[in-house]
Amino acid sequence: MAGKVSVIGAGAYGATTAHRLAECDAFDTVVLTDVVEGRAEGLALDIGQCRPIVGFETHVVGRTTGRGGDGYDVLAGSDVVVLAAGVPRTPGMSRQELLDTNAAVVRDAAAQIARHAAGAVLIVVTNPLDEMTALAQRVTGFPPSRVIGQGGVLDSARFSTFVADELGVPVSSVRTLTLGSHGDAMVPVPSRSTVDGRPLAEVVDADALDALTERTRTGGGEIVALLKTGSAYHAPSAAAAAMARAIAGDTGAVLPACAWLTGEYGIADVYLGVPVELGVTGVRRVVTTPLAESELAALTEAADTLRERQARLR
Ligand SMILES: NC(=O)c1ccc[n+]([C@@H]2O[C@H](COP(=O)([O-])OP(=O)(O)OC[C@H]3O[C@@H](n4cnc5c(N)ncnc54)[C@H](O)[C@@H]3O)[C@@H](O)[C@H]2O)c1
Repeated sequence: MAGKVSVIGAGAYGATTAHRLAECDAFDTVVLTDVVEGRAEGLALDIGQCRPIVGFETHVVGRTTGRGGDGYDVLAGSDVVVLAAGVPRTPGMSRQELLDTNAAVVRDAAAQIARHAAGAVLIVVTNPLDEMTALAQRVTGFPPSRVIGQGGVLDSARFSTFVADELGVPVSSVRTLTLGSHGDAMVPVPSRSTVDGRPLAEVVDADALDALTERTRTGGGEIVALLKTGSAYHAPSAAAAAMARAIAGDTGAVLPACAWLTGEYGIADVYLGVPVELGVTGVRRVVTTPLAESELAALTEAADTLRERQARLR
């Protein structure tokens, strides 16, 4: 695998993602950008200086970008762009405040991505995720298959971790799935979740299962409340890096992600968390998996909520 991946936003999420992508030696070049003068350049130097210690060759480039567009030419030739610019949620911040602030950032960055990296696959991570992914697709004008949000890989990882910890089994024994939104309309899917191949409902009782799914839904908030400033970035960056690698390597990995639906699950015209097969063109296809009736109903309800929220951003 070779090529170029660019990460916009050198905050906690973006810088950690760039670091992971550099260390895996899967790309020739990792670019990191930020609006704060010098931040991206400084972090790129720091990440690059890990090379002799950790043993990787990726070329790491940092660039300060201005809102007027200066510096964005560094994105040229990117195979994958990760959009991680924008503020994280803080305790007490309303959903609307987060949305208003980050929509302006995403509009600005997406216009620059369209201009300088018109052939890239775009992975959006900025919150509120589902709306920011829909907005980035509209502003770039990219085909929806080339604009994907990162939510489900992280949410499923949290679900798997909680199940493994509850049962005292290795995380490698656990397979879980979450669909819907990366947020309040998340739909954990116990019917497609297993421990050593056994359905989750057979190995935990109903109360424990409810507690596990509820903790998964609120997993991001649990960390925000503990940190007090900022939000999670270790597991989130692992998730974005896994998606970038699947895309650049054209692996066909099936991962849950925020993708555009055109009738799958009986749902259309909305960005929603579903399993997708990833390759160099972005989403090769949305993967449909059998769901329990209640899970499908919850997914349909989540789609209705998100469709309305995404339409409001027009
Ligand atoms: N999708 C997910 O699973 C998930 C998980 C965690 C965090 N997030 C989201 O990711 C985003 C970033 O989080 P973080 O922890 O890195 O925040 P952070 O505050 O540490 O970093 C944000 C960075 O964005 C930069 N920035 C702001 N406007 C910019 C612009 N126009 N162009 C380029 N850079 C710009 C800031 O200077 C800062 O360096 C937040 O919206 C957060 O909610 C998403």
